[in-house]
Amino acid sequence: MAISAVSGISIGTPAASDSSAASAPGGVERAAGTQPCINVQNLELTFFTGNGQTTALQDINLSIGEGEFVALLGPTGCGKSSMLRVVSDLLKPTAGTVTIRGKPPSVARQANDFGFVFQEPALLPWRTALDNVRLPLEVVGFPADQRQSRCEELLESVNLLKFKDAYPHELSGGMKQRIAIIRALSWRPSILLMDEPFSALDEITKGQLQEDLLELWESERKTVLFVTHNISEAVYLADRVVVLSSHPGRIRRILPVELPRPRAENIRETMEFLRHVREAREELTV
Ligand SMILES: Nc1ncnc2c1ncn2[C@@H]1O[C@H](COP(=O)(O)OP(=O)(O)OP(=O)(O)O)[C@@H](O)[C@H]1O
Repeated sequence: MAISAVSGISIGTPAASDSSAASAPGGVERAAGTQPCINVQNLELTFFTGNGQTTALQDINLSIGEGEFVALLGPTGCGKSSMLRVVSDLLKPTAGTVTIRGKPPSVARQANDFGFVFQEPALLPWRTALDNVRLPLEVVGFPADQRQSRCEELLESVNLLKFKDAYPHELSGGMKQRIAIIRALSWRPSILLMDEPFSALDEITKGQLQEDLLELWESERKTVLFVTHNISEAVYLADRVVVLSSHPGRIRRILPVELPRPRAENIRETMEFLRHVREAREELTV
């Protein structure tokens, strides 16, 4: 299904907190010292179809701090994508509430607060790399005299400025996904929603893009909700990993990732990293 990340244009295809950072099974948590940005309370989502009904999400309670990087980790069909769609106002919950800075998600969507990145970069083939990044700026009415410099700054940040005039068919899969990421950041939305953005890439490219993403996040400090089924990716990127179980999707555990930032590739070889991976894996395989 094509969805609109910016009103009127399709640029992607998807598809009460305490202040503790301690891990707990299924609790409402957010990182200490941060303002709440996304708040999910008692969320339930049921799909009603001709063949019956499927409860995709149940008893979801989660508070995500401003500028926090949270990974949603779980097996296929556990409701990760559905959760992104509820948060971004593309689906209405069957029960419970979702608020963005205290207001309904529709308010944030209308204010273009959400940037989306999906598994497929979905670039427009007739537009150059730069013009693909520029597209949402045109749609949201970003100041015309700043569009070129904003696009060039973003292309430079992922080492693609020299490819600004290339068309998508002239770019590799990793390059296209980099363009999709900076396109989602171009108009400076405050929340970035990412649905398995690297799952179609080879291991080396995936690692490079994860590093790029962390660098961009360090400099732009968006609130990020990142869907993945890759444990190592979740631990490497996130401040907290929300482990979901399936049928229906429930929060099994919220794991704080106590690894220093900025993180670099070699952190994956540390005992601490491996310990986090093991803990997350144990939750997934219970
Ligand atoms: N539009 C829909 N109509 C009916 N059922 C749906 C719809 N969308 C999702 N579902 C069901 O809801 C459940 C959760 O789906 P969802 O796509 O959110 O899971 P996911 O964790 O993102 O899966 P994956 O990792 O495979 O992408 C699944 O059982 C799915 O079949």
